[in-house]
Amino acid sequence: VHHLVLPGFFFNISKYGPLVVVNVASAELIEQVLRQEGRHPVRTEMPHWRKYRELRNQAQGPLTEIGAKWQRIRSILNPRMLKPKHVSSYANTINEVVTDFTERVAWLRDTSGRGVMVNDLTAELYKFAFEGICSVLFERRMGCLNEMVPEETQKFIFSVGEMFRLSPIIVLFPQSMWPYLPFWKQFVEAWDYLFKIAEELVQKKMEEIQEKVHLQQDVEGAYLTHLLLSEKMTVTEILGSITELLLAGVDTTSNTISWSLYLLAKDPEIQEQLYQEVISVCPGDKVPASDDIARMPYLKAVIRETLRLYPVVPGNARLTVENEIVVGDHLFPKKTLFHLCHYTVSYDENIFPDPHAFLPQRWLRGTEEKSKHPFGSVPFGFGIRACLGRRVAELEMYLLLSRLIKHYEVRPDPAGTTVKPITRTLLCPAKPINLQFLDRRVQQDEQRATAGVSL
Ligand code: HEM
Repeated sequence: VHHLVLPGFFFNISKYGPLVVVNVASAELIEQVLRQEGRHPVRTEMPHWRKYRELRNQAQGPLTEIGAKWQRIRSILNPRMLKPKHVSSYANTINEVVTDFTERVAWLRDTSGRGVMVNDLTAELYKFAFEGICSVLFERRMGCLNEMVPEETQKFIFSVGEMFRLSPIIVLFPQSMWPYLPFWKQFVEAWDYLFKIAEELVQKKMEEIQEKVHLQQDVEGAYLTHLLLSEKMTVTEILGSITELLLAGVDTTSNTISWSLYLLAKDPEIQEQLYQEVISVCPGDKVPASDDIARMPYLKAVIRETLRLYPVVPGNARLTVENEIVVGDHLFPKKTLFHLCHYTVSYDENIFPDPHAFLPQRWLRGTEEKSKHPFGSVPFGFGIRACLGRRVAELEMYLLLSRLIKHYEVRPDPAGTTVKPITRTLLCPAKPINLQFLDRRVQQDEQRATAGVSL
């Protein structure tokens, strides 16, 4: 939908199946909508996700819940997902997954990339993001980065993909038809599998905790342990939320890292600048920890600029439930669905001069242009309904990107370099991103050897 609106045409109305949508495409108007969002903002109704949960007596999570119930869930889930001191405690867990990914890159190059290429990077990064978020949420490794991915994990990943593939098809039909659609049956099966595995993981964690309590050992853990111990949610509620966190946290992160690497491969100067920052903060074999990341402003700027150019959530919705709202000169009634066209606005040259250029320095402190509107690029949304996983996603992206760039020089695919984005709910690469990964140590050794010969 976001492609329908060009900067300068501030809003228009379009239809998507039974839905009437008001597309909003200027930073000022987006700000206006978001500032009137009330105490319980709603994105869309997500009737198909809600329906599954009603069918199986499962609880809604932060993505699907609405009103006061939504607020209660967020107040329980927020602290351990968004407070910096808690989020930084996940760095070691994520770094272990990063180590495995770096090794997997080496293995992929050697086994299927003639020593340099990694093909379909996004698919590989999907496995990284899946493993990363599971390691935080369930405090368990799933084996996504192993040479042989366990069958259960493979089916789990497949079910997530199926659920997303079927979702936009199902909402095009009226609810009364769903029980008769073959897609609906597949959709329910995919969700059933997701809940089954999530339930097993939660069950195992509860047994572990009970065992430790029995042995009078300290119970330490990350997200799930905390939720279970706090007893603020029932196990059913925890499951409802944790499955949604997992779904929201995989494609988003993996697509963004893919785009970052793609952009860095095309721009050796920016890549070199990033490399210099990483090795000056973390020389030798030092692995970046969260306080090192705090000293890498350029790394953050690279990710920030990537999210401006490729906002994985290219458009975001707001359904006004509680009140009428004013946008521009118009008064819109209750129950109007707004589509906030973030992608379009991110390329507004009045806000971001030379909008198509990859310029991380736009985001460095002290170089901000006065004209930069705060709603020009809001990749994680805004306000109380904004992304719950933002801090964890950033930590994952910072740790992975810094270590990959420290270890490897990335270069474009010699067979062709242009990959365009396409909207598949999220903004995804339209074709596989293949990149060369050159081991910096090997390169440096070779340079030293050549220098030795010439001496
Ligand atoms: C680069 C990575 C990510 C991006 C760009 C992103 C972006 C977004 C955006 C734009 C929204 C809608 C916000 C709004 O309506 O104002 C959102 C919601 C959400 N995100 Fe993320 N996200 C990312 C990663 C994650 C991760 C890793 C998780 C889970 C750990 C996550 C969990 C959620 C949840 C649960 C919501 C719904 C919040 C609610 O409705 O209360 N996201 N995200």
